[in-house]
Amino acid sequence: MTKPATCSTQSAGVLALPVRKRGLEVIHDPLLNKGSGFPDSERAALGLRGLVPPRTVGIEDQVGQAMENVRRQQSDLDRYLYLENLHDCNETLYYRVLLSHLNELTPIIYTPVVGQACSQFGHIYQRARGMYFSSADARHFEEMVGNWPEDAIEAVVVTDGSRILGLGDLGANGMGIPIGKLSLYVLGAGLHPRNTLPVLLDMGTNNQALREDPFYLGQRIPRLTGDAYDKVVEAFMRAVHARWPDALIQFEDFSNDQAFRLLERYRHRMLCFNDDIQGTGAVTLAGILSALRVTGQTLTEQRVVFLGAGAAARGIADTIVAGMRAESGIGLEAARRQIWTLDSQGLVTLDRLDNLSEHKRPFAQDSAPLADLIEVIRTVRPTVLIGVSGQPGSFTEEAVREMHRHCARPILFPLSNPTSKAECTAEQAYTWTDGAALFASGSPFPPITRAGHLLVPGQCNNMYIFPGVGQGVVACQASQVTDTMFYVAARTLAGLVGEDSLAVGRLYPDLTQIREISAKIAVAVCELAFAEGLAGIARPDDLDAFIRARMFQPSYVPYESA
Ligand SMILES: NC(=O)C1=CN([C@@H]2O[C@H](COP(=O)(O)OP(=O)(O)OC[C@H]3O[C@@H](n4cnc5c(N)ncnc54)[C@H](OP(=O)(O)O)[C@@H]3O)[C@@H](O)[C@H]2O)C=CC1
Ligand SMILES: CC(=O)C(=O)O
Ligand SMILES: [Mg+2]
Repeated sequence: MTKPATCSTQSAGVLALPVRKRGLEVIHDPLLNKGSGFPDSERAALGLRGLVPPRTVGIEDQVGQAMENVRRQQSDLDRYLYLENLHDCNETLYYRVLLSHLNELTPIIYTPVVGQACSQFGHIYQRARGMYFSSADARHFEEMVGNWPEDAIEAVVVTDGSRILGLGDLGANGMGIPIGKLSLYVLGAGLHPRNTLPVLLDMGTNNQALREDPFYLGQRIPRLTGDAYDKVVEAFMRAVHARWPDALIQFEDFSNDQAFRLLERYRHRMLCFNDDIQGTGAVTLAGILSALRVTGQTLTEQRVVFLGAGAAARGIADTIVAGMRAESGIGLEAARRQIWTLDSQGLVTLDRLDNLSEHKRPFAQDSAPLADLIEVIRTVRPTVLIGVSGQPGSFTEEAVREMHRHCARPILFPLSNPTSKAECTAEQAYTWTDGAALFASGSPFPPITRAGHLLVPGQCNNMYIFPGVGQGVVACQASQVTDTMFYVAARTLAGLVGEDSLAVGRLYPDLTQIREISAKIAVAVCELAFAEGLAGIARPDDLDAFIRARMFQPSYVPYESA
């Protein structure tokens, strides 16, 4: 088993990494490979002479060459494939390329293009990455975790593929999501790529077309349910926890019939959280707080309507309620009455209580049944409209104009991913409100100029939150991830939105700030963990320096023969 790499000797102020591998073994290890970038000394020491082209190329030139290739591709899916191939060949260069072109490339490795990649996962599959825990193997999980070569896993992102973005049940094709999320952990918060593990839990799929697809790579069985499902999850959680007891486990894109239950079952037993519930709650509160700086209103004054009443809606609603209570001392029930949720059956009301899932109940309103969004907007007169329904185009012109009739600066957040599932586009929101909308979306939209005025849509996506929270909890070896940590992360993110950003309507910092944002969130999360006695280490004197020192930098470290 490979020990975590540590640097030993010092040369010209930079620590050298002892490497035992030789020749092609080095080149074929994506964590060691430098492509054309091995200096002469390493070619000699590691038996690389003749195995790579003669000239040594510096990493910035390698980035330039990679970008030429990225931009030359004919489609975004081809760009995704090129980048994933680079990921599999040379991780340092992959992260260097991404970090230096965040705005251009994040939409490729993450939403929206990762959605296309998942839809076609079996068709575009080239090389194994991460681990697959199939229900058929459940009795082997304990030994299977031993197949993974790294001892120092810090973050596991796991999906069962049951609700991939707004694309529904994609079964084992969902693996693209943990891979993308962990790339963001490395990019955003500097986790070392070696310490990350993407996981697909294969419970079958109810997607008939996939089960019939000749290239589908998962089990061709209907999804497990009930006890059978729970037993497999339990076996997985135990196996991971036994092998990597300090690792953070992030639940991602589980359908809501599983998501809430699993979070409650494991959140006090292991270091884990659900990104779609908790991460999304935090990032959305941060965006609303930014919007309120523009309108000059308080959070407690807001009337919030959600289209969608699932995992994301509940996470956001709870976080808004926490924000209202902290701001004004308003009671729990009174705060909840400021929030209206619609599901596929219309407004969630007390009349429907007998047939409502547990997660919808606290937000059931004492109201006459209202079947559609327009009716709800007319009745409630919301100041904030959030789309987490996966229903494209459901923020219609009529709905948005109706909202704007009684709200000068409507806060409009169509958050469903990927772009093809957004409830409306940025251009529609700005056009239908004459540029007055305070807009953010789950997937990115390009800037727009209206009447000579630049409007930059912000991206309300949990990618601004989970890397920092994750880095924070693993850095201080927290015993659990709490809702308060996400609340603090939201406040920290909101505090990093500059006036210059708000001046162009951008409610989130530019993505190029992601490392700074994640470092600040990680520090804030650690501070909380220390204050609440949840940290497993003594508090470092300089917490900020401690976090920054942990952050992986995508530069080639010198190697020496071990
Ligand atoms: N921007 C971000 O950071 C994030 C975005 N998301 C996005 O949010 C979306 C939802 O995710 P999640 O909450 O986990 O999914 P869920 O499946 O848990 O929830 C979806 C909700 O939408 C409702 N819905 C479906 N059709 C309609 C309709 N025609 N009218 C009104 N409501 C409808 C469903 O109703 P019913 O309950 O009746 O089935 C359900 O309540 C996805 O597209 C996802 O990509 C999610 C997390 C983070
Ligand atoms: C962003 C995200 O987590 C989702 O769309 O599910
Ligand atoms: Mg998600």
